[in-house]
Amino acid sequence: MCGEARGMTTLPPLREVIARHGLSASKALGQNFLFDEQLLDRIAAIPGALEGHNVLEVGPGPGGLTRALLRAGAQVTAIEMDRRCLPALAEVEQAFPDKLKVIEGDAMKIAPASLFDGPYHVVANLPYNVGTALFTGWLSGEEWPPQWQSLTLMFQEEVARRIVAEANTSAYGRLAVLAQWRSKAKLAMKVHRSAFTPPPKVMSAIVHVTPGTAPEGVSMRVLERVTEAAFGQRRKMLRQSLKGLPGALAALDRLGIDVQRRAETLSVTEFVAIARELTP
Ligand SMILES: C[S@@+](CC[C@H](N)C(=O)[O-])C[C@H]1O[C@@H](n2cnc3c(N)ncnc32)[C@H](O)[C@@H]1O
Repeated sequence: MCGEARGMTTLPPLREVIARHGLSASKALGQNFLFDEQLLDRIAAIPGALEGHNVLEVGPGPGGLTRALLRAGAQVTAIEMDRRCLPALAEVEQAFPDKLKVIEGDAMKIAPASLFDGPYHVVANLPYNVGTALFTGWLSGEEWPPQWQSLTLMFQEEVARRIVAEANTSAYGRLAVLAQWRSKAKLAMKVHRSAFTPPPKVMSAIVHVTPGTAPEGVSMRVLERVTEAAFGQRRKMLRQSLKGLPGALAALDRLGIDVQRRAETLSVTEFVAIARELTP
């Protein structure tokens, strides 16, 4: 089906929109645009059926992914800080009446809870630094399960691999533990650098995260302190890296975890067990 048939008017191709609105990609804003509609439809399908679901899109730019989300039937709220993109997004709004709300602003300063009454999915193709900061924020919330139902986020492939990494690999670290201790994180799709305009220097990959069950009796802050200490000196034995954390070595002893092991050999479950021992 021609997606925009859902809307009232037909939208022009994205390249034409970019040219007409003079949207040259801004390096400072980390702009690398996607134009391939089939690829965009595949990305919009990652969260599952979106018909009638709320979606928060961060960084819509000229609206390629936004269109795909709308074609999938989502109710989209999009936050974009580059006001040059707003006229192009207004055209998308017109083509999909009452389906798209665009908010001009910095996603780092807007609490998503203020935008939705109920659950929502997050989909974003963001600059690396902003994406990682928002991602860790969404994963670190006190409320669990969180209000978001899934996160579908584009990262540099190297960062995506760190998020889904397993123990005993060089990519495994704090990000993997944070993403996996009460969520399921998987690599949903690799995206070749040539798919973007302009192409970034490195390959990208999309990570899909859904909330799982939070282990009982574990404080997020304590878990963070344990992983920070352990991976802060990842080449050192736990005896050394955790010695500054009160009670940690005794906790390892109680759990039967050898103090000669290094951080990257501990499974997420073992980190959770240590954090539980140290949670007041
Ligand atoms: C990599 S581009 C992706 C554009 C579009 N989603 C696509 O896939 O073609 C990132 C977009 O995020 C926007 N952006 C960057 N930082 C932002 C922030 N802090 N808040 C909201 N949008 C931001 C940029 O202006 C840009 O439009």
